[in-house]
Amino acid sequence: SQCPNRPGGRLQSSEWPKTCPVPGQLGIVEDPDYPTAVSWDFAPRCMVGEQKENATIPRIHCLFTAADFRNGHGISLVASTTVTSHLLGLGALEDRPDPLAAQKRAARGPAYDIVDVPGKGKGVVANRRIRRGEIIIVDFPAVLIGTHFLTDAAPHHRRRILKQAIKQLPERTRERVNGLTKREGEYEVDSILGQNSNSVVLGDGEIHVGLFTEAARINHSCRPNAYFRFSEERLTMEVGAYRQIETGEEIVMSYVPVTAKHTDRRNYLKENWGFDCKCSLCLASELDVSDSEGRRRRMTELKESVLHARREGFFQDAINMAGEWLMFSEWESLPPLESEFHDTLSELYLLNGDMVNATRHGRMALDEWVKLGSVDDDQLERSRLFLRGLSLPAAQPKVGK
Ligand SMILES: C[S@@+](CC[C@H](N)C(=O)[O-])C[C@H]1O[C@@H](n2cnc3c(N)ncnc32)[C@H](O)[C@@H]1O
Repeated sequence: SQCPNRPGGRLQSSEWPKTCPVPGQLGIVEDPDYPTAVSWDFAPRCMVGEQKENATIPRIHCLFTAADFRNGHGISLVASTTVTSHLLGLGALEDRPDPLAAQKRAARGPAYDIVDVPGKGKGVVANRRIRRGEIIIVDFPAVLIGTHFLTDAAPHHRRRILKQAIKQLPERTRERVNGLTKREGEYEVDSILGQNSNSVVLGDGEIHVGLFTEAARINHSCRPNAYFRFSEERLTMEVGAYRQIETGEEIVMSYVPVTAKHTDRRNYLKENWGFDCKCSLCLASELDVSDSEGRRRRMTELKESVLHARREGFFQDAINMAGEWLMFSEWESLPPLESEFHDTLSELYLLNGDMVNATRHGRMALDEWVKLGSVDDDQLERSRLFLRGLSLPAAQPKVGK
């Protein structure tokens, strides 16, 4: 038939779900003959979400599991059929070879160990010096859940589907998920997700909750030395170093925007995560905290001023303020990714008609992107195109004020 159930072979986006309409009945569907043109490892289980008054079609959420995702790591998606089709269309579930720099990095083995950290449970600690910009962890989601599903599903349905999502994972990944930190007195599945997930954006801007079992061991700090980037096309999370990290130092990320006020950060962590932050900044003196607050305030102001000056065409002012912003961010130990900073400066110089500096920063950006060896080559390609564009007559700068 046109929509055979679980045909053999690789995952294909084909015309699904257009040619294989998802079932229309309300409630959870557990139908082993549910037609799909995609080869999943279990029959998808679907639920029709609440139909909003102005919506023409109700949202349909399904649980899909692909056990061979990333060499047997496996993934369970609890997402709308639209988002799943979108991911298949991007080829996000297909395997592609890593860039050379990423392969070299993998060959060196992990630069960290997962160990007990006083007062915080487990944590990730560097077992060698990590250089600034280096990618420390490359991780894949064990489970990805659309937030619309979380709001549409009744609590008991939600837990049932999420438990099933974990159960259907390959054994090693399932054990890693079940071994994550959890809190007493909460439903296990809620606790695992609540304590360990990261938000990522998929499809048309919908936030999804992702469980990345390795990165989930990273504790919070208001003075992070690492950050994460997520590639939708590769369904991969990368944790990179903000600055040089010494052997024995804990690798920490911020669970809150770093520019939020100190008290707001602490309240957010208490209310949303349920812990009193014991990071180095929270344990520091009042004077240190207030110095740090001042620098972060200045960084926020300068960033806004750079954007404003750029919009208004005052490119030289934007360049000067970007330099000042860099100085403050270095003082605060929150430097930007070098590649991104050079990209920005290169563009500003181009707008200002300074081709020499535009090319200089463009080259530095490209060098950094190459060194980074990110699994997502899009930015590298954009930098290459940008540099190529600089040498073409069409790249005449717009004249600023
Ligand atoms: C994503 S997990 C991090 C890894 C976790 N420590 C473990 O043992 O697997 C988040 C939990 O770690 C603990 N945690 C993370 N950062 C902390 C901090 N700055 N201060 C105190 N506890 C922290 C809290 O219990 C929090 O709910």
